[in-house]
Amino acid sequence: MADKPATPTHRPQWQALVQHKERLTGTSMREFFQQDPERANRYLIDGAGLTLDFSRNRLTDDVLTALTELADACGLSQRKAALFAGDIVNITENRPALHTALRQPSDEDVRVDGNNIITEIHTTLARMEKLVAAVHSGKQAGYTGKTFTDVVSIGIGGSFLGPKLVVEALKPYWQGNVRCHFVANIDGTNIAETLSRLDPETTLFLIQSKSFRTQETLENSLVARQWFMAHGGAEAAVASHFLAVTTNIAEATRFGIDPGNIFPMWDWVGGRYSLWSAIGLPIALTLGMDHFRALLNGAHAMDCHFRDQPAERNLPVVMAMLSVWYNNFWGAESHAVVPYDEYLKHLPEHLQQLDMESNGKRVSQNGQHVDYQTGPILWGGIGANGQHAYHQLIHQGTRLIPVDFIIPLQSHHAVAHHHATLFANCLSQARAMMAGKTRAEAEQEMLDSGVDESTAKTLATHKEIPGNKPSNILMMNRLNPETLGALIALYEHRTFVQSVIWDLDCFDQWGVELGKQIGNEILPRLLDEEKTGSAGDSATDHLIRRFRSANRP
Ligand SMILES: O=P(O)(O)OC[C@H]1O[C@H](O)[C@H](O)[C@@H](O)[C@@H]1O
Repeated sequence: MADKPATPTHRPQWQALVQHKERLTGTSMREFFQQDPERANRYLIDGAGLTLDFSRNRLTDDVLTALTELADACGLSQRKAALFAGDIVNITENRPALHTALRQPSDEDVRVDGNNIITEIHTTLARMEKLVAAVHSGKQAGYTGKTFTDVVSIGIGGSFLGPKLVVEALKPYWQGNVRCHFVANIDGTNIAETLSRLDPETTLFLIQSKSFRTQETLENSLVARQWFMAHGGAEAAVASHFLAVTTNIAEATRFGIDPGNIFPMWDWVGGRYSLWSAIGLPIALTLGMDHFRALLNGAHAMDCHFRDQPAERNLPVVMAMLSVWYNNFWGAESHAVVPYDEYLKHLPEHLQQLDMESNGKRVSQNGQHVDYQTGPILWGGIGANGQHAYHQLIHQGTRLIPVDFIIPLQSHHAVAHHHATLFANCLSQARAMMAGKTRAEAEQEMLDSGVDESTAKTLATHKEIPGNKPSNILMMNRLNPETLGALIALYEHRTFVQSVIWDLDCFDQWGVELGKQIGNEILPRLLDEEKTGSAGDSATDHLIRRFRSANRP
């Protein structure tokens, strides 16, 4: 029997893609469109309320087939089934990763250690619903009887980015009079600025921490409690103004949270996949529970699409495979996400954590160092703003940067012509990246506008745009709770599929821990002049001395 290939690069399917890349080098997407009038229709997938146009890629049917064959050979079907079934997919922490269960209907059955977790999930949703109704109606009020008007969500990383994205993205769906503020950073400016605008009598605090051990969150929570008490809130009132979402009930109780005010989290949900759990309380409190449930439904629709559709018609699979194609076969080092929607301005930040924390790994599942690139750098920002900044590098720089454009077909505003103009800008960028401008075209344009021949020749090299730059366009009719849920779930599954090809555990994050550990060793040296001994190296020691002398009274 032949040995199992040790790494993905040794698989024949990988080698076939190396050949495909060689064959496609020198061809252009312009030619693909000229040769195949049906290309735009064929490279279009609908699913869960989203549409992906992936026609502007260095892609042929043969390459698409070869990519799906690679996914198949890497065991995508089996890994997908294991994910949904609650098998141990986070191998270094010996846990399942069941964010998909958080959005399943109440009649489903998903077992962890023999217990059907769907029951717990829906009991928690019902508790959230009760809280939201009580806060909105004023039944649950502040210590002086005034209705809550503000929620301060204190959390960082996965306990912050997802909820913040959704709250801001769904502003047209806000219900009730509760406004949510997010405090994440240990930079005191974050909490000081937030609290300075608030009234303790009408402010509810949510401490969001899966572990209840995260330094930034705990220190900010202490400041919030001190501020609350210094501004009139009695110790006894802390119970009605502070809620927590955590797996660590003992620590939350020790902090002073009333056990009745603690909402559960589970260790089978990764932080960056947790907005669908009670970590989503800022969303539910700002948008109302119906909209929160609609968000879950949208994500569930994407889960079903991902679970059931064949690879070449599967949105997350196709997007993941295109990413692998550019990352591993064309040398792309980064990937840009550019939403043409002001409401989605926080999407790139959320996806950065999702993708880079998940696939920023260098050993395979069995602990071998990999001999191929893994997760690319994910970055981005809203269009059209980026067009006047970094798009230049995408158009004419030396690097290959695949782009995901995201745009709703309809807007929520009625500002005349703006949405059409925005859409035109998005399409123009995708077309300019794909088609570019040849040197001859650049020259002719200048000659037509009266520039003399010699100047036109000289400038043509500068004005030539290479084109053949890949992009996807993801669309939805309107950005609403369902389509946003589907969009976020799409990127979660895209991240997972990439990890399957790269043979990574995408659910742990050991690298993050080292910085935390060293930070805890440095802090006492900054605070205590008496603390002698090196922090480890002369450069760190030198800056510790500088900080101390700058902060001496
Ligand atoms: O929710 P917490 O336990 O406070 O963790 C907050 C964050 O901490 C770390 O930075 C992890 O890398 C993140 O994945 C996590 O979301």
